[in-house]
Amino acid sequence: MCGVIGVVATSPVNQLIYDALLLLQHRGQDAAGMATANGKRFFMHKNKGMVREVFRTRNMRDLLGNAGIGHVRYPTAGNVDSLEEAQPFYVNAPYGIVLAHNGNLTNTDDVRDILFRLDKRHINTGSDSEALLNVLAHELDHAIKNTDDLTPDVFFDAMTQVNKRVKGAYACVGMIARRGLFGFRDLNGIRPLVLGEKTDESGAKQYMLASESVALEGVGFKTVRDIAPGEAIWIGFDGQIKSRICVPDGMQARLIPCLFEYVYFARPDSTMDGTSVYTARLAMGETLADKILSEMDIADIDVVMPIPDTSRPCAMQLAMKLGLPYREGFIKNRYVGRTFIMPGQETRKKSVRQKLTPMPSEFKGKNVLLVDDSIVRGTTSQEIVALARESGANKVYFASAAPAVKYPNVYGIDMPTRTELIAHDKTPDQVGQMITADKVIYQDLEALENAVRSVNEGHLRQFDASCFNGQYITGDIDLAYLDALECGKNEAKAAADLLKVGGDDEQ
Ligand SMILES: O=P(O)(O)OC[C@H]1O[C@H](OP(=O)(O)OP(=O)(O)O)[C@H](O)[C@@H]1O
Ligand SMILES: NC(=O)CC[C@H](N)C(=O)O
Ligand SMILES: [Mg+2]
Repeated sequence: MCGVIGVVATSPVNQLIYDALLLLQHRGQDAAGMATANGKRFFMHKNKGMVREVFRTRNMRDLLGNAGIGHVRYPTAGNVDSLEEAQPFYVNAPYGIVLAHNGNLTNTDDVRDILFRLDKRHINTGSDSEALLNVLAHELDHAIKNTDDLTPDVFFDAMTQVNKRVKGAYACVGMIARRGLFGFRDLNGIRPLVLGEKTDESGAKQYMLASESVALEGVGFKTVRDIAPGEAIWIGFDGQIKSRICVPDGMQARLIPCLFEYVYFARPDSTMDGTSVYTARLAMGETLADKILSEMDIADIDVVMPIPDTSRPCAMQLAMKLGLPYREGFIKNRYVGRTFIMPGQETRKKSVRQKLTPMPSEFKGKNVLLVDDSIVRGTTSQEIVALARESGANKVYFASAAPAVKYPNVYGIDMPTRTELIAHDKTPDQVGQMITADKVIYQDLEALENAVRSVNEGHLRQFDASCFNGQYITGDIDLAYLDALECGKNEAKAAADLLKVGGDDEQ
């Protein structure tokens, strides 16, 4: 997952974007970038690393202007370790456009092919986001052919064509030189995008777009609304704000957001598509407690423990519902980031132990129920169960707020090849054996969906739950696609292994 920010303000935006990106750091730890606009020019800086490492004072000084976009990257396409694929991306025509993308296109190969053969555009990176930007540039070029200038309506016409040509997940922000800032969300609204505003001292409105509401509110903006599926929004540098749902003929826009955002990705203090992530996680704890009650005798559990960070609200509510003591058995090292989104299995494995340290007094002789939000590769759960046992636990039960992850995610989460997903061909008991737990209990998909729906009755109906049920809502993913994807990933891994000089990490 990545995080995006876009802002049109009445004073310099570099520090504002930096602060907002820090609030989105949990969505991407591999690279960060910012592009600002000042009069006639864009200024851009991007690099590998976290926000604090990428932007030094000297870089910040060069990012001039009252409008800009920002990005934190968690790669899903192209080379994970490439600086060239850090975002934003830039094209110089028409006008000059910069773009930052959260999500993943599912027809990138076709898009590239058409871009080259018909549009005569070459993409020199493996990035789906750069391909998306070039489709937009081409369609914009086409749309302005018969007009004098770029108006919001011309931009929206181009966006309708973009929505026809690209498939998959995309929540984007961008700027067109000397004209304005824009944002758009794919026809299913798989990835989030929210609009905020703030009035300056003189009464002038300033606007901000962000992946999550926490990034707006954390820098003093007020959340206005979510961008709708298929909607494109235009915030002109002249202060004009306009939007349109850009649905091509024969297609439809409907809200089907990614369920995993609520399980793991988003920060708990964000509200996405009208639904508080924190409240959704509490509700997940309630329904998971019901599942535990139906599967085991809770008299056999002495204590409930979260696996910090993400599972905390869920575990807390679960313990309350079961009337069991809630204890912090693992202390999190605050200087280690999220392990799931780190590249390389060796790094992830090592980082789990660096990140979480057991408190032996909480484990000795006890039957513990460990609660995590999800088990994906099983990296965390395997290490955690071992740590619990090393610390003297008697029995170790493991509950997951998400159902078993059995299928790859193709919409912006690097959920890997099927064979790397610990549950892809296993029953919960077999997963239990793999992670050496006495029992593993997974939430049912229906219960998870109902838990998220219960937060804002009637608002969210359907979810992208493809990693749990294998149903890909864009309708273009079949077994052959997944096989080809895995083949590509394996080849990329083999190439990266070959390039390694004495390193021990997979990329
Ligand atoms: O089965 P796995 O492949 O290990 O993936 C699942 C784990 O990874 C995530 O934690 P992470 O450390 O990324 O972040 P957190 O601190 O937000 O929980 C998630 O919360 C699970 O704990
Ligand atoms: N996780 C994401 O949103 C990734 C964005 C884009 N597909 C990339 O690889 O850079
Ligand atoms: Mg975790």
